[in-house]
Amino acid sequence: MAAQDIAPSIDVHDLSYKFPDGSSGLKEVFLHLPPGSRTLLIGANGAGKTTLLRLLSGKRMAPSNTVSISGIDPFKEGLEGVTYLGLEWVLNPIVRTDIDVPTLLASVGGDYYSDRRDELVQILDIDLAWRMHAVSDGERRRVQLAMGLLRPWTVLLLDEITVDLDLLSRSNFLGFLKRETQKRKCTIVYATHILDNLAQWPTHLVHMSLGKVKKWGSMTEFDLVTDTKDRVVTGNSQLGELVLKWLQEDLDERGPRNGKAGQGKTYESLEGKGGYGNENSARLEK
Ligand SMILES: Nc1ncnc2c1ncn2[C@@H]1O[C@H](COP(=O)(O)OP(=O)(O)OP(=O)(O)O)[C@@H](O)[C@H]1O
Repeated sequence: MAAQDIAPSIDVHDLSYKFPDGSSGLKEVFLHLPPGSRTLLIGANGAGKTTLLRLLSGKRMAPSNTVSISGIDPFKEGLEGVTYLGLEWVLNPIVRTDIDVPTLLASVGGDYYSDRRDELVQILDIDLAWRMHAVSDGERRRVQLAMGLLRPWTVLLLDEITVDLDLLSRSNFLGFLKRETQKRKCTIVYATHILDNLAQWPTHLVHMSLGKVKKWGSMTEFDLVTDTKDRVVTGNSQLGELVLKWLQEDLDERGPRNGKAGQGKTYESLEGKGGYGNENSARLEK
């Protein structure tokens, strides 16, 4: 079967990663996300979600033979169709200049993919008369999402960038993504802290903590049962309760960040090392 006949699968095999400063980013991660899946990446702040998404996208180099998307290493081969939308993309200054929406959309292929452009403009409720220096944060984000999703990607790696969207816009946006996986050959991994009204969206969950994948599997494996039409029979509260339980367990396992038992610094340990309670703070008080 030709590669384009099936959606990409995402495989991670024994992936450990250290940052350039030597600190540990990921430890022994294994994952298999099947073709056409919609995965929610769940974990506390600092759990390693962005680090994993950047490695999957090829933006950071993973060790050989640890990451493959449909059998291809995204860093080595610069895979066509892998779209990573994260914070640095959001911060691109062009979307704050005095520029109009049609010009921006045309700059990313809007005229070529005119059907997708028109659908995204409608779903994200974008006013083509907006000028980007004079829109709200949420309006700007909607235009950015239209830009990022315009080309028909096959793998979408989404690092929570929907925080500025109102509830209805976010719901329409997630509905659009779900339909994409149902009508095209594509696969999504979405890191988010916002679980409102999301129980019907994912096919898989990945739970990360301290750079490790603690659990992963299909919604059914987490007892969040789906019916034959791919809908989760259990409600939003079950997903929210499961994630709250995970985060509390993670916090209990890690211990207090700045306490004696924790791994972090205490105010006492910072004293006399250019930290707190020394001449620097006295200077600030003047
Ligand atoms: N360039 C870097 N060098 C060293 N450590 C880093 C670097 N980038 C991130 N880290 C550390 O790696 C850990 C994981 O960060 P990461 O951004 O992947 O977390 P996250 O799960 O995406 O968190 P959040 O939910 O806050 O976005 C954090 O403890 C962070 O401090």
